[in-house]
Amino acid sequence: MNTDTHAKNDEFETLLCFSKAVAAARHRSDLWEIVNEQLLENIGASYYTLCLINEDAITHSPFLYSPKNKIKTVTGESPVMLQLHPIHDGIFDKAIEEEEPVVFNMQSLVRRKGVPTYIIHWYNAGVKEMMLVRICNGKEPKGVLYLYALKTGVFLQSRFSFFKGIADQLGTGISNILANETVELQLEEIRKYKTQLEQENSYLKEERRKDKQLTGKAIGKSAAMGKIYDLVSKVAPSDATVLILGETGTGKELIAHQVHEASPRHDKLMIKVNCAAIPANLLESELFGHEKGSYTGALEKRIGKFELANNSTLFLDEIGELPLEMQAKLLRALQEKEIERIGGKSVIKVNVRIIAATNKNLEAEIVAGRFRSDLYYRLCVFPISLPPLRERREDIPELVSFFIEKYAVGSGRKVTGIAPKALEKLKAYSWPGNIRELEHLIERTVLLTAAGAITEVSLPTRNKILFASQHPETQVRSLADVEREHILKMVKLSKGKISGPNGAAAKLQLPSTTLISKMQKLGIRKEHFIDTGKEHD
Ligand SMILES: Nc1ncnc2c1ncn2[C@@H]1O[C@H](COP(=O)(O)OP(=O)(O)OP(=O)(O)O)[C@@H](O)[C@H]1O
Repeated sequence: MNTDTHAKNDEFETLLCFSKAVAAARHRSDLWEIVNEQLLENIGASYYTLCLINEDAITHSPFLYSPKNKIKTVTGESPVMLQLHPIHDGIFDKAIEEEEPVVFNMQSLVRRKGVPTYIIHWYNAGVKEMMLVRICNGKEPKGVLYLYALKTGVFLQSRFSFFKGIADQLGTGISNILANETVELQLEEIRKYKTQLEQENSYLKEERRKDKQLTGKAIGKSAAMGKIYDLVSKVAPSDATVLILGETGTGKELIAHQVHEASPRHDKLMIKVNCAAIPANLLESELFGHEKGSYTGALEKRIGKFELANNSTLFLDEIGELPLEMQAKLLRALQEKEIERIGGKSVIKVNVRIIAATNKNLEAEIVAGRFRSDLYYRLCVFPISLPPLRERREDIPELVSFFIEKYAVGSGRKVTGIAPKALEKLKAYSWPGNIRELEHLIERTVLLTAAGAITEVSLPTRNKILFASQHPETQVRSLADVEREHILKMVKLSKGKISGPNGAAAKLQLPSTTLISKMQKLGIRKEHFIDTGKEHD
C-alpha cells in the first residue's frame, strides 16, 4: 500500500469514527469533546472556532471553540470573541460563498486593510495558516468551521474532500443538537409552568379549605333550618336541578355550596355565574364561551362557564335577572345538555348539574312576562325555600356567637361574647337584610369593641323604611312576620295594655290568653313595645 492510499484509509476511518460520535452527540458539550479530542489532531490543527449565522441573518457568533485557556497568545487577548460579528467581514462571507475550503496565510492576511480583529488576535496567538470550511444543513449554509495551524502547509488541497466530509458531519450534528436544545428549553418551560400550576393549585386548595372552614358552615338548629338540611341531604346525591328561593342574604349561596359539597361532584369546583352582575351583551359569552374573532373584541378563544362546570355544578345566582333572550338559550342548553360557543361550528356535550337561586318571586315574574314559564318548570325540579331570619329568631344567638368568633379572630380583637340585653335587641329586630345584615352588623360591632363582651349594638334606623319601600308584589313576607308587626302595632296603640276594654286583645278581637300565647310564640317581649329609650324594631 503506498503512502497516499494509507493516508486516504486513515482519513476514511477518522471520518467513520467521527460520524458515529457526532450521531450520538446530544449536547453541545458532547460535540465539543469530540472535536477537541478526536478531530484537531487528525487534521493537524491546533485550534478551531465554529461560528454560526445568527437569526438576524446579518451576524455570526461562535457556537463551539477551543478552550480559551489553552490558546497561547503573546498579547494576552483571547482570539475567541464572543460577540456578534458581521457576516460580511471579508472572511466569513468568503467561506460561505465557497463550496471548497478556503485557506489563508495569516501573515499576508493581517496585512490586508480592514481585516477583522479576531484574525489579528489569532495571528498574535501564533497561527500561521487558517482554513475555513462552510457548514451546511442540507444545502443551506449555516456557518463556518475555522481551523488554525501553528505552521504553514497543513491544510493541503489533496485533503479538501476529507475536510468537507468533516464539515458535513458537523452540520448534521449541530442541527440535531440545536433541535435538542430547543426541545429541552421547551421542556424546561413546561416543567416550570407545571411546578407553578401545582403550587397555585395547592395554594388554591388550601385557601378553599380555609374559606370553607370560615364561611362554609351553616349555623342554626331551628326547626326551619332542620328542614332545609334535610332537603339538602336528600337532593345532594342526585343530579336533580335545585332552585333555591329566599330573601336577600338568607344564605342561598351557602346552601348551594352545601348541595355541591354533599354531591358526588364535590371534588370539582362549583362554578358560579351571577346573572345580575354581568352586562346582558356579555352573558352569552360568559355562559357558553366564544371562538376567537367571533365578534368585535373576541381577541382570544374563551371557554364558557358551562364548559368549565363540566362534570361539576353550575350555580346560577340571581336567575330572576336573566334577560328573556338568554332565558331561551339557557333553556335550550338545559334541554339538550349541549352548548355552542359563539362563532363555534359544532356543539359541545356537557354534563352539568344546575343550582339556581333568586330572591325574586318567579311566579310573579312569569305573570309580569319577565320570566319564561318553561324555564321556571325546568329549574323548579327541587325547590328549597330559605326562611328569613325573623322566622327563626332562635338561631340568632348561635349565629351571633359564630360571627363574633369569626371577626374577633380576623381582626385580632379579644371580643368574648355578647351581653343578654344586646342579644335581646338583636332578636327583636326584623332583619330585612337577613343573615348578611346580621353578619355585617357583628363585624362592625366587633371592630368597635376593644375587648370583652359586646354590650351595645347599633341597629340601622333606616332599614324599616327601606324594607317597607320594597315592591309589594315581589316582597316576600311571612304570615308570622305580618302577624307580629300587626300585634306590636296594636299593643303599642294600647300603650302596652293587653287585656281590658282598651287593651290590645279587645282591639284584635281575641281572648287575652290567646294573644299572650301568640306574643310568646312570636318572641314579642315587653321591651319591644314599652319605650326604654333604646332603639329596637
Ligand atoms: N346558616 C348560616 N350560617 C352561617 N352563615 C350564614 C348562614 N346563612 C348565610 N350565612 C352567611 O351570610 C352571608 C350571606 O349569605 P349568602 O350570600 O349565601 O346569601 P344569599 O341568599 O345568596 O344572598 P343574595 O340573595 O344577596 O345573593 C354569607 O356571608 C354567608 O356565609
